[in-house]
Amino acid sequence: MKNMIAPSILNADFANLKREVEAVENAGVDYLHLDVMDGEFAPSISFGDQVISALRSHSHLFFDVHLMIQHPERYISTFIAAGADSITVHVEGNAHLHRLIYQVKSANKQVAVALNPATPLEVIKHIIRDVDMVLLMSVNPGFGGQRFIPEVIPKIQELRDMIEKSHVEVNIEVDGGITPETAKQCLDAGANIFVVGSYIYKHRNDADKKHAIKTIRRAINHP
Ligand SMILES: O=C(CO)[C@@H](O)[C@H](O)COP(=O)(O)O
Ligand SMILES: [Fe+2]
Repeated sequence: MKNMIAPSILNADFANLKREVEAVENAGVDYLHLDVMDGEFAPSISFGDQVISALRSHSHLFFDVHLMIQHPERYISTFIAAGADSITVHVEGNAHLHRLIYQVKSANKQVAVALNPATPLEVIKHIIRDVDMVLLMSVNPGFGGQRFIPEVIPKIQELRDMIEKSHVEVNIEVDGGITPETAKQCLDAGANIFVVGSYIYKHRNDADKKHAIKTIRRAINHP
């Protein structure tokens, strides 16, 4: 499966979001990772559908929307209308995960499930054939710039095994604390989509952002 970088705008300059997205799009990435947090499921509030909708008209990137909210079922259609190409819902606290997955699929959008660092893979065993991607959190939800939790590495390997045994094609996205070093470790374990926030957006200068993307790309394309 294709290896991809998905810049997360969580640590971007929110006063210049249009330009911040252009900077990574011009650097040749395919995905844009949009972290929606409600201050309940995750301990901070980020942005919602209006921001995504405003960016949609300025970007051709694949919008990978990561919902860290309570009651995601109430907002699926809102985020699809705002321009999401893929919706990721957390398994934690979702009693009707299967229904939620099919809510997204029935709108012909890609669907993913996310697991926090402490959540075991067991919970997705019976829906692995229904999703396009599994997002493994390598930090606890809430903030950019946190430190990578290395216990996710064996979890990625375990997930890759589960996917292979199920004979399906499912992307593994890893999210949190990604640098060239941790990206390479995750790649070797079986991940193929890499969310990268602060490693790119800690730079204010576009050339430096482009260089950061190039460095990650080199780490994931050269074994
Ligand atoms: O979902 C989240 C945080 O909850 C992530 O998408 C982070 O925003 C990634 O940022 P870095 O850890 O790469 O700075
Ligand atoms: Fe995220």
